[in-house]
Amino acid sequence: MKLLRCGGRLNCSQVKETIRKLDEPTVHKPLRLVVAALILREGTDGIEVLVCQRKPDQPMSLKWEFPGGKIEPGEGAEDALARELDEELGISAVIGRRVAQIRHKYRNGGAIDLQFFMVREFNGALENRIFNDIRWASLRSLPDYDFLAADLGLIRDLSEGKLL
Ligand SMILES: Nc1nc2c([nH]c(=O)n2[C@@H]2O[C@H](COP(=O)(O)OP(=O)(O)OP(=O)(O)O)[C@@H](O)[C@H]2O)c(=O)[nH]1
Repeated sequence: MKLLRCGGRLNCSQVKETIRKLDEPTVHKPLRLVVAALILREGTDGIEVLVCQRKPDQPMSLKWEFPGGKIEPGEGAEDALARELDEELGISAVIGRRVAQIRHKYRNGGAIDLQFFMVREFNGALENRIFNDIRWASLRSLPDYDFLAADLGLIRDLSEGKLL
């Protein structure tokens, strides 16, 4: 019995290639637009920034990150960040200038576009509403925290005094 005839416009090697490609699952995850804040204050050891630890039951559990989250459809970056800071920390923040933008692809295939803004002023008392822990960290001490992979370049620049 003939299973495959190599006629028409495709030759046998092209047919094999076509079949192999169809077998592979191709998952296209949309690019996630994320905003995060560098909330700054003057500490005893120079400038300090607020760092937040993810909960044990979250993906990438116990990693450190900066407060923030995804931009919702139709929302501006600054508005999204002000909303997230209110939800996560109970503060009304004055969103300052954008200091960095990073594109990162996580190993699970998800890609994020991450924008970081400075926050030097806010109203309200800081309250940890969703994190495992929050801390004021001096810029020099940032490499001691186990940060999310997408943040590592920024952490290096901040700790070396290159960004602020
Ligand atoms: N807020 C924040 N998110 C970050 C940082 N670095 C980084 O890779 N991210 C990623 O950006 C996404 C932020 O989304 P989110 O805060 O709304 O939601 P989430 O952690 O519950 O994740 P999920 O909704 O994708 O499961 C997460 O996937 C998070 O891992 C960071 O410094 N701050």
